Amino acid sequence: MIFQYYPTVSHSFTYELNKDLHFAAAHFIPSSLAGKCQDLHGHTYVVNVTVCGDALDESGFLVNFASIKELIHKRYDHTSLNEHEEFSGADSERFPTTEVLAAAIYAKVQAYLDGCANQPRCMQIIVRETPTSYVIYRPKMQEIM
Ligand SMILES: Nc1nc2c(c(=O)[nH]1)N=C([C@H](O)[C@H](O)COP(=O)(O)OP(=O)(O)OP(=O)(O)O)CN2
Ligand SMILES: [Zn+2]
Repeated sequence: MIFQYYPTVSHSFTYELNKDLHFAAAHFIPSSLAGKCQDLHGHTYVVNVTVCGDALDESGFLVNFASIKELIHKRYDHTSLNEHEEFSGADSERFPTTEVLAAAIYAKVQAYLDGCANQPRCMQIIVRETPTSYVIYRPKMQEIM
């Protein structure tokens, strides 16, 4: 069971929902500056997704917790991150680092929320790669409005 306290995000929405999930994946960082991380290895990634909004859907949900989990878990669990199109190519902004993974998860979650009539917004993604290392991704304020 995952039970952690996380940095909070400030906002003025009525509702805030948080979903924790985890998945196992392999990766390597294709840069000579990445040291031991250049070699293929694996992590159990732990992710926290924060979604906010002012309106609920016809189920009384801001968004179904299960839908958030499915989006991310289905795509990445027991996969090699480097083989996903969002992490391919020579551009360092596409290397499967914790930072880039957090941004990619944000993009997937917000694209899903954009299809919801009650218009929830993803406000924060936290990706923990190891017990001692995690990254927070927050969209710019103009993306949220
Ligand atoms: N800013 C980033 N730095 C590093 C990333 C990253 O994604 N963003 N990734 C790695 C490696 O992939 C590695 O798997 C994790 O590194 P690290 O936290 O250093 O792992 P350790 O278990 O060795 O750390 P301890 O301090 O011994 O707990 C490296 N850097
Ligand atoms: Zn790693």
